[in-house]
Amino acid sequence: MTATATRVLVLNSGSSSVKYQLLDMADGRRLAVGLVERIGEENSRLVHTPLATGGEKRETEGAIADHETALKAVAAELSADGLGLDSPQLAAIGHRVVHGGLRFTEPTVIDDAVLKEIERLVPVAPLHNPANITGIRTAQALRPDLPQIAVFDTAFHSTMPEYAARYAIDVETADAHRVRRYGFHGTSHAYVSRRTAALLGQDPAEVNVIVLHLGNGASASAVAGGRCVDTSMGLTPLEGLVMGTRSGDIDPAVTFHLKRVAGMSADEIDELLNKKSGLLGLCGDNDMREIRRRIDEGDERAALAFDIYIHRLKKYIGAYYAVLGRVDAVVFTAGVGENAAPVREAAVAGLEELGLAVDAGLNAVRSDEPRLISPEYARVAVAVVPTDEELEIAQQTYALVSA
Ligand SMILES: Nc1ncnc2c1ncn2[C@@H]1O[C@H](COP(=O)(O)OP(=O)(O)O)[C@@H](O)[C@H]1O
Ligand SMILES: CC(=O)OP(=O)(O)O
Ligand SMILES: [Mg+2]
Repeated sequence: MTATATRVLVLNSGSSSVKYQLLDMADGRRLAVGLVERIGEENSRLVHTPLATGGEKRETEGAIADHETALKAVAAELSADGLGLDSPQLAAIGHRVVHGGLRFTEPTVIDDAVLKEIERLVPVAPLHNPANITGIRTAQALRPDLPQIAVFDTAFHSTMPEYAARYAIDVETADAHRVRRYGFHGTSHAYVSRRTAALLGQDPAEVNVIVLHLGNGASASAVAGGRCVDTSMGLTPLEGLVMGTRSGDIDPAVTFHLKRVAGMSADEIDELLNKKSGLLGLCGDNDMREIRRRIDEGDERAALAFDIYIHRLKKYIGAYYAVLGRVDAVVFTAGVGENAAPVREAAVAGLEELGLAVDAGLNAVRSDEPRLISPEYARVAVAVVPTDEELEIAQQTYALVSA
């Protein structure tokens, strides 16, 4: 790293999207931000904003077949503004990696052995680790000289106590196959719980928070004094809340039932639960905006899907309230949590006895800033705190390479 190399590029490769940010860590400035979505479909879209040059947001529509093509398109957009990957000011590239298993609980410099381990974990993050690996390989090919750092979704949850991390199954079988609860979205849960403490004007070590990360994938976590003590995702990002296309919690016997009675294979059941379930399976749409629009038009299937989503969410709020004993804040984040006021209102409705309430006026405000939405009299704060996984990854990446 040269003395002038203070920039970090962050790649957050999801199952069908890539989010990215280029930051200058010397002054914290965001130089470029962007998103490629609907990768693999006909109507992919790249949105790129070159903040450094004050340039306008640029949108490109058209099929982007895979993650490698997407990343090359991102590199070309950055180059067009003189912010290309060939820049000597680039210190490192930080990658979100979803599953780090038991081995990775800290940001890690990626070498062949690390990449091999991330590959070994593909069966327990089938929608995510392959995309992360493509991101790493493509970035390595473009800048083989630069440090590439992996920041793991599972890392923040590694502090979960054993009684929260273990499934109640035979210990030998579980240990032989590393079957346990790992938890995901950890970078977001860490960032948002810390940011919530700041919003309350308190030390993170003093604050107990329930974080509801509601994106396409969704998870809840109970954070006590800055440490995760429980989270809703498990061995894989399938457990827990109802999600865009994932079922979340079900009786495990549903899987053998479908195998024995419906003759489905393990792969077919995997695909059913990960890609054809959740809101999509319940009503045909996985986007909360579309579901709300249908509900407003009187669509009963969309209304039932919404009710199932909220019922599960409310159960986790109650469960984590009990786990924490004392709760200072319940905080909503990610695409649904930050934008869908009806979800926030419904999730907290009826929980007044727990000290939880939402102020309708505050809840209706649209903003990119962290904010309280609970009335002043409420014992527990309810907040909306936009997540910034890319900033958190950039900070952890830069801390490692500049140490
Ligand atoms: N204005 C909005 N109102 C309601 N829901 C929204 C809005 N904007 C985005 N969403 C929801 O957020 C989801 C995407 O969230 P995001 O956190 O970006 O997910 P991911 O990182 O898993 O791709 C969309 O699928 C949609 O359901
Ligand atoms: C782990 C996970 O579910 O991630 P995402 O929400 O990006 O799909
Ligand atoms: Mg996400």
